[in-house]
Amino acid sequence: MKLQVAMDVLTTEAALTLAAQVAPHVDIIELGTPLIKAEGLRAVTAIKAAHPDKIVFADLKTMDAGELEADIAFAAGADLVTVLGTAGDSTIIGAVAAATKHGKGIVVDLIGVADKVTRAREVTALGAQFVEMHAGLDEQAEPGFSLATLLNQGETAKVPFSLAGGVNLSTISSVQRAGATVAVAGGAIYGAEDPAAAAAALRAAII
Ligand SMILES: O=C(CO)[C@H](O)[C@H](O)COP(=O)(O)O
Repeated sequence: MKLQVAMDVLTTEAALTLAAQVAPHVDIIELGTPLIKAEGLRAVTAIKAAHPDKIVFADLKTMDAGELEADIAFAAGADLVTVLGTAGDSTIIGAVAAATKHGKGIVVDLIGVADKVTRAREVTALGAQFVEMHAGLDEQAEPGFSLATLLNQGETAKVPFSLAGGVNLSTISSVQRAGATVAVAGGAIYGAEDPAAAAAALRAAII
C-alpha cells in the first residue's frame, strides 16, 4: 500500500516546506483543493520541480469541463488529477481522455456519493486509474462519524481504491486490511508537531 500526504496548507511556500520534510516517507504528494484554489496550478509546477521522483496529485475535485481542467493540471506537472464521482460520465470521460493524452491518470473522488460501491465500479469502467473512498473534513466533523462504513465500501467495491477520511496511526492498519492501494493522510501529518516523524510512523505501520 502506498502512502499519500494531503497538503491542506494555503501557500506554495508552506507546501514546499512540508513536502521537503515528508517526501522521504511518502509515495504521493497531494496538493489539496484549498491550496490550488489559493495559489493556482503554479503550486503544482513548483512541487513537481522540487520532487520530480514523486507522484504529484492535484486535488482539483473537477465537476465540469473534465478534459480542459485535467489537461491544464497535467500540463502544469500533475501525475494524478481528481474528478468528482458526482460529475456526469461525460466529464469523467473527458478527464480520462486528457490523462491518456499526457500518459497520466485520473482519480475519481467519491466524496458525497451515496452509493460509492456502484459508482466506483462505473467510473473504473470509464477509465479511472483508481477511486478515492473519501469522507471529507466536514463529514468527519459530523457527530457519529466512523471510518468503518468507508472501509467496508472499499472492500466491497473490488476495484482499486485509495482511502481518505482522517487516516491516522491508529487506523492505517485497518485501511491496509480493507485492501486499499493508497492510504491518504492529511491532518495526521501536516497537523503533527513533527510532520516528518508522523509520516515516518505511518509508513512504518504499513506492512
Ligand atoms: O481532500 C480532502 C478534503 O476534502 C483532504 O485532503 C483529505 O480528506 C485528507 O485529509 P485528512 O486526512 O485530514 O482527512
